[in-house]
Amino acid sequence: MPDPDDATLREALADADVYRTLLESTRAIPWKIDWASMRFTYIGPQIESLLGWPQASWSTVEDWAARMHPEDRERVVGFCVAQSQAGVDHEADYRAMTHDGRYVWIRDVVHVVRRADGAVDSLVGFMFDISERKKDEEELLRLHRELERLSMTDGLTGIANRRMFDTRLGTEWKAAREGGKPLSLVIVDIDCFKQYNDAHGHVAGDECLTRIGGMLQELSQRPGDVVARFGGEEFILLLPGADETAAREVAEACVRGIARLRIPHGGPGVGDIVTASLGVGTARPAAGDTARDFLAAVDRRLYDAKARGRNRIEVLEQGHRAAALRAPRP
Ligand SMILES: Nc1nc2c(ncn2[C@@H]2O[C@H](COP(=O)(O)OP(=O)(O)OP(=O)(O)O)[C@@H](O)[C@H]2O)c(=O)[nH]1
Repeated sequence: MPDPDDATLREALADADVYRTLLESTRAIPWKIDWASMRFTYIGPQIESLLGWPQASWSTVEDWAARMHPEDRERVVGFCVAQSQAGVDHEADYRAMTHDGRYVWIRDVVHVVRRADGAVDSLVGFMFDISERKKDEEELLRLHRELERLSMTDGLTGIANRRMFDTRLGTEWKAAREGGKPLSLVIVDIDCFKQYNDAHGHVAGDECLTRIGGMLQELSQRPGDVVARFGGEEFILLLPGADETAAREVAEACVRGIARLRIPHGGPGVGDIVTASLGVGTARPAAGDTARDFLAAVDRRLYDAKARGRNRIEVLEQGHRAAALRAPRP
């Protein structure tokens, strides 16, 4: 008669073999760490084909931490230790270093095993190679950023578009009001651009806009400034922190910059080279003032510059600001 204990043992061993075979044939890498000694009591042999480090070289949690990207180490080790101490199952993504110095994105899924008295006995888990997923995520993020950039960029000139300007004006208006700082606008509108298109063609018109947009962009030196295409042949400069003097200087630099480009215009009733009319204004926003009214007031100054013969700068007078903010466009 066979001993029933022998049979049970044989069965258990056969089961253990089955489990081990199963564990070692998955793409996920199983491991176990004894909590008291912080040593690996098991790690699947697949680790060697994934990271290149021999199975036997994984002795302690220090080996695990040392083979992690330095930028991930503190965050991941701190998180995993805290979660394990609290007895909470968790997962962490990090870059594991391969034997030949490359990095592989790993997701470690950790289960905390407790003893009957509730104390932590060991940690068991699986390491998953998530490099492909990370690559997809990074590509998605890159595309998202690119889309965001494109949605804020003018397709023709490559400078900021109206949407970007509107967004930044809102933010800067609020900051100026809260910080008690000035904020200036310079609107630049090319003179007689319809005639330019008529005389030189639309493609040359596009080229002219691109050159002027690029020049204005180069002219803006301060990091907070925004140079945007405001409409067809209109550009706008948002100058946070700039007072009346600074705004006027920027406007004069715009005029000089356009003259320096010496883009031939010509034709009946227009000058030899392309010029622009500018509206300039400075606000020190108070409660109740709106960016929209300020923008409209500066736009009215631009309208005045056109009405007074073009190729000139008209400035929103400080003393008349309140009235000007409320005046309708002529
Ligand atoms: N080439 C080109 N032309 C554009 C573009 N956007 C707007 N325009 C042209 O810009 C011209 C603007 O004409 P108007 O608004 O009459 O202004 P203007 O001829 O510049 O006259 P003033 O502003 O009064 O000096 C129109 O002919 C538009 O077709 C563009 O992207 N490319």
